[in-house]
Amino acid sequence: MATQGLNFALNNPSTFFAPNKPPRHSKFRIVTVKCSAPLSSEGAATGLAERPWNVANARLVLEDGSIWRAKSFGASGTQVGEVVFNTSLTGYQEILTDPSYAGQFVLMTNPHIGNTGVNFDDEESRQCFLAGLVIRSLSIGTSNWRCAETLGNYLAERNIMGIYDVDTRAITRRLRQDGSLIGVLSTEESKSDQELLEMSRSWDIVGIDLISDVSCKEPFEWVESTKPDWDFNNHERNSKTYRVIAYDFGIKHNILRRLASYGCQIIVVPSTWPASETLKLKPDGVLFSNGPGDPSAVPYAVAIVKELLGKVPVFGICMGHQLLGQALGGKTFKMKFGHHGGNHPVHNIQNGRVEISAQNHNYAVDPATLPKGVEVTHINLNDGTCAGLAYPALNVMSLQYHPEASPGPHDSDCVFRDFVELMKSVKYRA
Ligand SMILES: NC(=O)CC[C@H](N)C(=O)O
Repeated sequence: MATQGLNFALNNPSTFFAPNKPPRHSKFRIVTVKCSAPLSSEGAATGLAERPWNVANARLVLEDGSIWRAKSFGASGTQVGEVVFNTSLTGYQEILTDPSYAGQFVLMTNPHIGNTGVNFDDEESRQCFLAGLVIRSLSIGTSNWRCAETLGNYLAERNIMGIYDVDTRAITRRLRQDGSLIGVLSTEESKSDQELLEMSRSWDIVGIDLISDVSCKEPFEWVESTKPDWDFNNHERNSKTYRVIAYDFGIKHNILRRLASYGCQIIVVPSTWPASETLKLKPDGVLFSNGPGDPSAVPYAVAIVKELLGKVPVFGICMGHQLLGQALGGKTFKMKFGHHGGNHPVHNIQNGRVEISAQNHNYAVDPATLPKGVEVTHINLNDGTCAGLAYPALNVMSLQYHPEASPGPHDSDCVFRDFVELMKSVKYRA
């Protein structure tokens, strides 16, 4: 199909975006972000309208020189980040709390955001790590039985900037055409457009270790599984328990909940946890999680993965998949604008089925660089990029996308069962 051809050309390693830019600072840095006075929370839980709120002007200045005027909500200040667009229709709270978005502004292509507020159950991590939220229209009220707070208050309390009343369609088209762009979001009138432009051109997300800012600092045990009311996949679970060590490169809680639902006993460890310490814990399997930023910027994580290869069954998700790709000898590359959304078709080569998946990544493994024996098990049907790997000789499996996706889709959830089966086959191998 024509669109597939276009997407393939756009995200293919040989055509990836490599603009001619001046050298940048190589440090991830929040410039200044101040929390604006929290909006009134009265009425949030009852779904009453919140307007009129304090409206402040904001500017999003992109590194290509374009300036987008908007209204501010959440925190005020000045913040730099990479702008990515997400095509999911639902799940903005899970997106806001996905640590893989650290250093990025998420622009939602769904024009109407905030109508269900936020709740206590849908958090994917302990805080919001993203740089900010860009939306077309902020809902004037909230209406959901689980709503505990408005989106505006939630962002303000977490010191995260948001803007609305901006042409998100036009920005998305620009990103599709030119590739991901760095931008600076500011509510500070005292800063000139030129200053903000220079700020955007002197920062880059490539080559920075963003994982160490989001990973836990100490190991901990995880026991919570998916609540029975929400568990859509109630097929027979394994009666045996398998011990999984989960490397936290920015892990989403739903990965842990799904593993727990499949009967795993889980210990979460920091990104720098030595492989030798992991082996001392006698795991049946190791999970390498999702996480923010450039997989080439974290050689220490690749070294840990490498050390564990062949010693224990391993499963990588997103960043974990990319680190596995590198540890196996392959290379990763930056895509033009990546995949962010809940509607990506993936060809599961192992069973011939097409799975609709949630995705969030800007990098991919280049299959041409992988050694013999490594199998590409899944392919993104939009652009032909590698979406999953296996190396049976070393008990390795990985996915570039999110089988744990909440709110979904759930087509790939059974991969957790596959991981359990892999651990079982190794443990009870004659
Ligand atoms: N969700 C993730 O783990 C993202 C992986 C990596 N940061 C990327 O953008 O490709």
